Amino acid sequence: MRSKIVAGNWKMNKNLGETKVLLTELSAKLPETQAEVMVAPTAVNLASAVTQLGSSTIQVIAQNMHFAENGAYTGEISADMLLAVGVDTVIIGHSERRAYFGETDEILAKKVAAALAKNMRVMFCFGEELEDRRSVNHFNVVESQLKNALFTLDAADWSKIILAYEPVWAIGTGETASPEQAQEMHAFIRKTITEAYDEGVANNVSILYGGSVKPANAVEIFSKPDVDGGLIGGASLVADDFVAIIEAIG
Ligand SMILES: O=C[C@H](O)COP(=O)(O)O
Repeated sequence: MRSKIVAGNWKMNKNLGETKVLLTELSAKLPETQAEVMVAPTAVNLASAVTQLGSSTIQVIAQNMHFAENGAYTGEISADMLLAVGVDTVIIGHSERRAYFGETDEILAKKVAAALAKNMRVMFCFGEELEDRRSVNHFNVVESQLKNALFTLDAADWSKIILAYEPVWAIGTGETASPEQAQEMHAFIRKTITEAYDEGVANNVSILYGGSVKPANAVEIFSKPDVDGGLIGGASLVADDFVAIIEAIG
């Protein structure tokens, strides 16, 4: 049975003090929910967030990691370093990493393999750009992103994978995919995984939607049968908004 998940990706926002304030607010207001709740502060604040949250049900996850075990990779962070501060889930493949840091499908496949080798959970992000949606079959783009980074995994590895479909044109733009567009793509993703593996793998993987999810649209998006939650950017930086989105999933 797949989990419902609401995750906040704080991106390069919130310094140490601001992180503490937001976590305090979130902890105080956290509603009862069936969903796993996750937050991804910036890397320098991960250790402090884990310590602050203690035994809270809010999970702290990382925004990125390198594929190498260790070595001369200035500025990078390894899986072991994340695990050492109590972080065992990592976002890989966010469109901002692809666009601004040159992360290709090949690099992402290596990152996914490195995280799984350490028994970490991976929240794998993918999604088409606006030109893809306008000019070519955007379903093919999404299929090839999945295939190139994930379809060499063993079926058993999929218990550690969370998918986050994020149409790039909807990220931070205020423009969101309609609930019907999200459902159509999520159903396509599940069908593609069924064809590559089987129904068991496809039905057990959580597929989150990301891209301008707000309190005002969350209920409708989350009501779709193949949408298992959301990866939230801007709205996760405001405690009341993030809490309202968690409430929307029930
Ligand atoms: O990781 C989160 C996504 O990029 C969505 O960001 P957004 O909610 O600000 O559009």
